[in-house]
Amino acid sequence: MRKSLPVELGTMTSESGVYQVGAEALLHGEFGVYPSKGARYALSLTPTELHIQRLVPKPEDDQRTVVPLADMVGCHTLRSTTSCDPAAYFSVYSYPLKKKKVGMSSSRTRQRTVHTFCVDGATQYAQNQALAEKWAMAIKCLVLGVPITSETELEPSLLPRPRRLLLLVNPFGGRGHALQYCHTHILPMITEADISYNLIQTERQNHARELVQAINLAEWDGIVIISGDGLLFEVINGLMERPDWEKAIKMPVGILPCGSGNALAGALNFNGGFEQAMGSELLLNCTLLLCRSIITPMDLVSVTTCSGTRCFSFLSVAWGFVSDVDIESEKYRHMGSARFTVGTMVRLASLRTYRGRLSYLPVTESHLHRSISRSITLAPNGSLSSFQRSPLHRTISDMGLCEERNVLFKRGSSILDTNELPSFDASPSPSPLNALQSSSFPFDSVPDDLAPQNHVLHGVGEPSPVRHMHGPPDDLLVPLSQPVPKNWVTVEGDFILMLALYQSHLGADLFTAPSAYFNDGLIHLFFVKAGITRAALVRLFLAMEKGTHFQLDCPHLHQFHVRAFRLEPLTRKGTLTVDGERVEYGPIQAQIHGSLSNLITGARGVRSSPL
Ligand SMILES: Nc1ncnc2c1ncn2[C@@H]1O[C@H](COP(=O)(O)OP(=O)(O)OP(=O)(O)O)[C@@H](O)[C@H]1O
Repeated sequence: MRKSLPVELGTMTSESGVYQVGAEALLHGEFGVYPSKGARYALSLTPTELHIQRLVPKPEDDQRTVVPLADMVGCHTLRSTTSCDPAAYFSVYSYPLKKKKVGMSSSRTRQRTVHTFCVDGATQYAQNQALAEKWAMAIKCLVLGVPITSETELEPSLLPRPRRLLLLVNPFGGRGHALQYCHTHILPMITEADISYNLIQTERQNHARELVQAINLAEWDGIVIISGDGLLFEVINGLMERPDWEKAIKMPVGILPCGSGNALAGALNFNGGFEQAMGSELLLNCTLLLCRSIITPMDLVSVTTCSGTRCFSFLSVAWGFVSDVDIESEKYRHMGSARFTVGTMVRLASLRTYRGRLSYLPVTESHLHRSISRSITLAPNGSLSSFQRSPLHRTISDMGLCEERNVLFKRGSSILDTNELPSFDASPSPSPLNALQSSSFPFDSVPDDLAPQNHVLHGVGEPSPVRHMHGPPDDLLVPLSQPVPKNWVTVEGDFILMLALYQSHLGADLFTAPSAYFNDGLIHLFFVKAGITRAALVRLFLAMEKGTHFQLDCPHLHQFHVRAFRLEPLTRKGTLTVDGERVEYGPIQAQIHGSLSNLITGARGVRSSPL
């Protein structure tokens, strides 16, 4: 029986800080590095870190480099191109957060870092290669959450086969940089994580919806959206339109944020334990999470509009201020996430009230407790099992669709040095809203530019295709033509906004429902009643960035945990959105379906605060 190797307690420098260590070492060894300058290093791998201590020419006093597992995406073994070199090599790929100077100020960015070690203790290449493989396997197991101890026999069978992901890129999402980010950020990282992929550019609205209706589910371990929340809405609804929807909707879905709102990415980032982030930092955090194979069940909400059209929503239903800003700010799309700040200011300048009747089914105390325990106990179960499927036989190109498969970044044949990722603008959303001060003002009436919508919007000039939506029955709802059940609560009056949210974030920097969790079984229903001042509304949205808006004790803001709701707008004109997409205006109702789908979260996460 092998003994556990203790790592000495001491101070170590990591790429992002100083650590005290004292954990069990899984592996220990002494290696050279590449490129070689004669230096030798002692390596210790613990369940959470790789410790690197220089030995020769001289140990650096009490200073070791620590690469946290949380920053690693993978490890590859390499062979020298010089045939007489018996050494084997392994490269550890990590993306630590580093400070970066931008003009006078500094920002944080993840920087690709490669540590390449030379295994040269034996005279035969085969022996050196076996040791390099052992290290690579241990690191991959840790990254993928495969449990190992210092006594585990490290064999290839420990690792699941590489995942196969279908990547759907909307080249026009957000500021239109999604393809560029694929090439500079996403594909290099997922290649290092041994994920194989097919990448398809969406060519029009609803293209993604049609694609996922036609795919062979057995060929994929997950569908990942490289765009904003709107494209994921299409994918989820495309899966629900399949005759085999019950199986299809269990296909893990993921998102790499290249849109403008990026609400789900904000929730994933928060769940992953990262600080609130935007732009490239958010994208790299989410890609890092994608490299881990943890999935978590996710609730979906079935939404029925006045024509009887049913769709499935993973994020929100909005009416009033929020949906107005979302739709009206489309014209500022080139600004990225700043479009919402500008849209908010414009809408604040002529704030509207909407008359309506909001009814909801409150969550009972017992259901609330069930929801909390379910969300905590189910989250860790999303493990590797769903990624262990039969091999792919066919690629998307066989289906006559455009494909770019691993052609952009071919790695593994050469030894790589530390590189820095090219940076791109982080689309900060400054808050010029601070400048607005007002205590009272007259509300504008609803203008004519918001014409009533009589159909679900499918895009300008595009005929509405006939769709057949499946899904579980809405057992909590009665038809819109009938009054709501007696155990529902109804509020009638003038509203500034109504928002039904089921994720923690409404945008990457809008921490609107801090207690929400992917499968908490709850709709977090918010509304703001008329009478609130502009200044108070501004304060609410500013506080929302940190999730402290409830601490303001605003008497106009109300929140309830519900399982179903119905909204009957009594104002003739207005905008309703589902997951940020405009839907027909009129009475609308919805109910939650707990854990209906699966989301690639990459982290087990814990609820940040009690409900
Ligand atoms: N090639 C394309 N051309 C035009 N529209 C497209 C194309 N591909 C997808 N779309 C549509 O673009 C819409 C917006 O995309 P998406 O929501 O992903 O980005 P976004 O609106 O910038 O981000 P967010 O939803 O986070 O604000 C979606 O409804 C999708 O159907």
